[in-house]
Amino acid sequence: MEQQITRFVGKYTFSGWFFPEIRITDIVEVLILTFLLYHIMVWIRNTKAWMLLKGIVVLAVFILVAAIFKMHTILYITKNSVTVMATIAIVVFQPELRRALEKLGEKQFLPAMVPFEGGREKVRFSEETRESMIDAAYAMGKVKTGALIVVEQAIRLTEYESTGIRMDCLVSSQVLINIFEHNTPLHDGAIIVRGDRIVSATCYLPLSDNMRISKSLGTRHRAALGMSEVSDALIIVVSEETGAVSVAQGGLLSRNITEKELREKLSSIQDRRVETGRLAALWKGRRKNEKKTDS
Ligand SMILES: Nc1ncnc2c1ncn2[C@@H]1O[C@H](COP(=O)(O)OP(=O)(O)OP(=O)(O)O)[C@@H](O)[C@H]1O
Repeated sequence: MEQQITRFVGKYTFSGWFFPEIRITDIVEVLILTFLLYHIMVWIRNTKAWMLLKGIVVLAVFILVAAIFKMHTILYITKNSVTVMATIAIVVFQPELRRALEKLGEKQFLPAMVPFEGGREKVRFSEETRESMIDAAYAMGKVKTGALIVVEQAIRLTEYESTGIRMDCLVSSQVLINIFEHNTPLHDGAIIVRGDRIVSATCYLPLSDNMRISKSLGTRHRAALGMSEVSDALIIVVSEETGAVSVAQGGLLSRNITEKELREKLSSIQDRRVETGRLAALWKGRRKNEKKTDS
């Protein structure tokens, strides 16, 4: 009896357990994996990959049943079609994968470590430009004129610029209001603002396929959100239907914001030096203040 108790204690108490040595790199590794896993799950949730995941689960259950009942032909086919399935998934999800990689590149890891931008102007756009965009957005909102203004940041939007009509014009509220005036040649699509200048109008932006976006929102808002998903740009949307001013940034849409909130958002991207600290800000979770997409 005594021996049995000793054996039991030896088997089920700490003396029998093996604790590997935990190094600091192990903790860092766990943190990195948690971060990556979380972002992959968010990405899956917000894209068509969610459907793919559901499909994979159904398929896995089917294969499991086949394995339990030893259905050799089904198992043989499954085994031999894994590579083909993976290739098909990559082809089907090419746009999503591309966007995910673009987002990764957008994180500005290098500039955070190397001050490449030393010789460039410290301010992205002037206060006049910022105030002109604010004045124009609310003036257009008042008379329910739809507008889509893309404010470029670190990522060059050349690809989207070329879908529109090239311009080279200083930003002013009068020009902005004039561009989006109904039934004028430049009113359709988006304008791109680089620094203090409008570089292109009537641009076509990529539409977001975020499933959680409110159904009451149309393509103008979807385009703003889509653009914010593939770049670091800040996009101002004025609704033609309600006159509400919204902002899309980093895949999030803040709807019906006030003039003060818009000023804060534009001010936060005005200083180029903030870019280098953005990575740190990301970790600090500053972005949690931004409203969720379908609020
Ligand atoms: N992919 C796109 N890129 C740029 N602009 C777009 C895009 N899709 C739609 N638009 C703009 O949005 C306009 C249509 O807006 P729609 O009414 O569908 O959107 P909405 O989000 O409901 O906005 P609103 O509240 O202003 O009606 C188009 O006339 C065009 O100017």
